[in-house]
Amino acid sequence: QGNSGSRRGVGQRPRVGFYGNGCRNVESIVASVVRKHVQSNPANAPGILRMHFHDCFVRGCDGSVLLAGNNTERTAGPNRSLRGFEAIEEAKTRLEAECPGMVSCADILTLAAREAVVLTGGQGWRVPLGRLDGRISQASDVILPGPNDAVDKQKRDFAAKTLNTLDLVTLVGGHTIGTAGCGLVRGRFFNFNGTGQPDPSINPSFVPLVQARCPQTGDASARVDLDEGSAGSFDTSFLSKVRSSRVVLQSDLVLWNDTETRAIIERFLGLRRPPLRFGTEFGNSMVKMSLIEVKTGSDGEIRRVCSAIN
Ligand code: HEM
Ligand SMILES: [Ca+2]
Ligand SMILES: [Ca+2]
Repeated sequence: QGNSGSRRGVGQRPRVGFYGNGCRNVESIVASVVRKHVQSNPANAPGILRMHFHDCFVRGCDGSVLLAGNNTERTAGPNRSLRGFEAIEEAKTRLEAECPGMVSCADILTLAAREAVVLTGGQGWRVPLGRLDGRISQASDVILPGPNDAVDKQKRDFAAKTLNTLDLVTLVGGHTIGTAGCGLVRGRFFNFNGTGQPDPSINPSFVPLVQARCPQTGDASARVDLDEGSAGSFDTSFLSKVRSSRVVLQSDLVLWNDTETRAIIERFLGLRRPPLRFGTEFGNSMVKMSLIEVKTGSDGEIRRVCSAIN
């Protein structure tokens, strides 16, 4: 019993197995296309994971981040460094050949994000499917948590999207892969708040490393690992780096100062009971994030290409 786009009723939630026989190979097709793109450029894995987050936090998980053109979300500051659009578009092309008009770009991006985690050594999870694609994408809607946000602000931003503090710490744990632009981080490593000194809350032994990677007058678009030495592996190493203050984003560093977020990190690292398993929690929180404000009724469509509305 397969499903087609026309059977997405108003108010129906995405569910595991949604496409059924209607598009049997949807998961394996997305997996193989993403694998190919990550093999040719490993930066696509973190790029795609972050893209899914940026999609879900702006107008819900509706593929709005994928639309190209003047003043679309893609043109907004935080999205200019997104990577992996070609992988999503190629998966869409393959799926249009296999099961035309059935699989939304929002679903493809959701599946691709899981694949990015699995390809970097993370644990997989079952992905509910059946999202529709949105028709609106505006740069002015792109209001996302920022790299200098305090913990309370991060908690509030996530709570506004139905995500609790465990989800926050877990999902930010996604910074276990990928990189940040030097232009965004180096200020705190050379001249913190006009002091002429690095941010004193950064581990002093970590400072020269980032200074070398991101020279003060060097290329602002050079990139530095979010999880130094483990930026290609989906593991708990990033959370240990938060514990030892060896991370480049201030928003990550401060997660150790708040008693609640610190306790969660300690549980992930086995330093506090009851322990939490990062692999399991990451899948759980990703499923929650992937269900933010999804479109399933007349408010969406199945795009023919992911970069443009029909
Ligand atoms: C408080 C929430 C968050 C903040 C403030 C934040 C901030 C950032 C910043 C500033 C960068 C560097 C971007 C660049 O310079 O190109 C980044 C990268 C990244 N973020 Fe986040 N992020 C947050 C949550 C998340 C979540 C929920 C995920 C996914 C589950 C995620 C996944 C990533 C990944 C994978 C990268 C690396 C991207 C790449 O290498 O291309 N982040 N984040
Ligand atoms: Ca969206
Ligand atoms: Ca890592």
